[in-house]
Amino acid sequence: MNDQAMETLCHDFNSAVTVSDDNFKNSSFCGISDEHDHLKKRYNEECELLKKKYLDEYNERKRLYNEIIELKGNIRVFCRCRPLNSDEISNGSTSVVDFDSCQENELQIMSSDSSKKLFKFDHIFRPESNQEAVFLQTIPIVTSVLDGFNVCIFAYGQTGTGKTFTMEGTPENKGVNYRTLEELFKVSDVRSNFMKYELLVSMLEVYNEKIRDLLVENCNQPTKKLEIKQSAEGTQEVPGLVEARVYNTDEVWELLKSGSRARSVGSTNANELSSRSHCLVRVTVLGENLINGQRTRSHLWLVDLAGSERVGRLEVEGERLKESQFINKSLSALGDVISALASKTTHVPYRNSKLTHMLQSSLGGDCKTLMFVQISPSAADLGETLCSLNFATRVRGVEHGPARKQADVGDLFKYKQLAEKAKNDEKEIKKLQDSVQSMQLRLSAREHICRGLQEKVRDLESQLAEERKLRLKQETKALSAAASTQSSAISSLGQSKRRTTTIEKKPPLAPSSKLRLPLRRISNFMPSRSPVAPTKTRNSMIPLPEQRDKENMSSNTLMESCKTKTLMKPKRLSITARPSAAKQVLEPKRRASIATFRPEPSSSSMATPLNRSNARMQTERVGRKSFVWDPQRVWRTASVSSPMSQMKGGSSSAAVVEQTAISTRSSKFMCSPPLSQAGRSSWIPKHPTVIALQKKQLVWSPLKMKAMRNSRKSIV
Ligand SMILES: Nc1ncnc2c1ncn2[C@@H]1O[C@H](COP(=O)(O)OP(=O)(O)OP(=O)(O)O)[C@@H](O)[C@H]1O
Repeated sequence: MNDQAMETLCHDFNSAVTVSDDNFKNSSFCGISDEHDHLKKRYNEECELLKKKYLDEYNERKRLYNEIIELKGNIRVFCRCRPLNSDEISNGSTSVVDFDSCQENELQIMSSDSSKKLFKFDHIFRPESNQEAVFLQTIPIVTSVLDGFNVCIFAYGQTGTGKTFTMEGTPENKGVNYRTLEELFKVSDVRSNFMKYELLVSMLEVYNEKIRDLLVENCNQPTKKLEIKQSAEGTQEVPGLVEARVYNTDEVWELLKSGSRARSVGSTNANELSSRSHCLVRVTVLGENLINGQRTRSHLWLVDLAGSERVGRLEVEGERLKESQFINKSLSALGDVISALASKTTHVPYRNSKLTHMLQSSLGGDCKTLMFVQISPSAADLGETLCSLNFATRVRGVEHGPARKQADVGDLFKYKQLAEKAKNDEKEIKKLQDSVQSMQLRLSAREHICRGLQEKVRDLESQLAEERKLRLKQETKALSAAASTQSSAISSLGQSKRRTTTIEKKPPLAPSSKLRLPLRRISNFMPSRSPVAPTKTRNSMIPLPEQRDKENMSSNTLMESCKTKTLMKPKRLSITARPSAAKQVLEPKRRASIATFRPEPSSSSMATPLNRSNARMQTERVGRKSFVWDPQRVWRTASVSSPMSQMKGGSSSAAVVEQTAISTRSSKFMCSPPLSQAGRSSWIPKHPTVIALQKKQLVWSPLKMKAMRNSRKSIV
């Protein structure tokens, strides 16, 4: 009785009581107190009894109801009793099983002492039950595998009780194995519109705690050793086990026949062809829902266990004894597992035997299990029968959790791996993005610095340009001043003609001379002190006649080269004026450097400010002069007449013009004239040479500094 039924019952009871009370109040006995009290008391007592009766009934029904719920668990136990065989009938054996005096799912065993034992199972198959009737009860469980559930059906019992008959059957009475696959094909055909199934069949035996593949083609060859491995998904797998894809029932029958032929059988006194091993058929069902794409991968185990007979009773020895010991050991392990599952202990000893280890995921947990307990009706097997029934009762007491559909873990595992990979990739991408961001930041910082530096460069360039402009202005000023002095110098030339002017050719510097600094641009600023110490004395600057010849020779050679290469380049003359031979010792030599410019443009194509200045100066046809500084701060006129023919012809002139070959490195100055042009030691310029007469120092150059130093030394 459920709660609702009980509530209804109580409601009826209360209403009945209420009605009784009203009747009592309206009764004719009202007013007769003694009798009234007596009746009331009796009435209350009756009510209490009734209440108690109803409550007891309610509690009993509730208990039964809960028991029925338990029976609807995931472990079912079917009991099948074989008929008495011809030997037993001939021996006059009677059946100890009473089916008539008990309910449909109850089994009563009569002991020799006339005591009765009642066993309850989910279904009881009488000896006359045929294979079809048995399988009919099995179908709901079997087809669960197509819904994605793991299913295990195993037959347990004493040897010769019909385990193999139930599972394998005979060609005329096919057993559960064949019928199961037949049913699976039928159902998969029915569901073919929305489900696609693949059926794979494996067949193996556990013989003496060794796993043997029964579907290996040549069974005569030594079979490879198979081991149970736990897969990544937590299920038990046997790597290397043959999985035969089956498409129809004919294939299945052939496969099962070949497998059972390979099975280890032996003869015992209980069974002529006794199975000496546990035979396991595994049907793997791969399902795919064509509507939602959901995939399932489930297993159906069909197990024909070896006989659970006692060793002593069978009177076996040798190999048979060893086989029986292994069989009993593994069945004992199965019993331990069942006990552990029934008592809900934390540790279930699945690994105590190969059998339990292999069936781990199909005995406990979220699978559907069906056990056939096979019994013999013979009184001679009573003890074994009771043992089997007790074991079956324990199995039935095991409480499983709800069965769970098995998704295709292979796919799930793949998806899981992909998800993990995607996660890792995401992390990697994030790392790379971070590094790119930091690099971008660094780049922008460097760009900022670069921009700052570029701005600085621009500022400096503008400063430089301004400075150049200023210098050019100063140079122009200086040159104009020099030009003004030229006129005065020319006027004083007549006077200086009276004096003997000796023009000495200044010895040309060797082109490779390192002592002479390159000419710098004329500047009003004091040049920095040259790092090269002046080694030349005044005397060295005035060469001896022999030396002079030599130097002139080298000068001439230089001129020759200049003729061909730098004919049109500016040339420079250094002119030293000596007032008189007598005063030569006392008075410093006056010297003038004269540079003339040709109108042709410089060969240098570089548009440097210096070149531009040159070009401007060439256009203006302005000469350039250098002067010797008088230590007494008296600027004496170094008179050099132009044209040079006058200088040459005027041997009486005191002025000595030193012709110096200026390094061709300086484009501002013209090199010494070509030898061929002169054809002699002295050079006569084509263009008029300007004599620089200047009292005020305007322009500084390293040459001037040197000249100044030299003049000082000569004075000293
Ligand atoms: N329900 C049944 N109806 C008719 N014959 C049966 C039935 N059960 C068993 N038998 C017969 O009993 C004999 C023994 O059966 P079976 O070999 O299946 O027993 P078993 O339990 O598998 O024994 P073992 O454990 O030694 O292998 C067979 O000849 C079989 O045909």
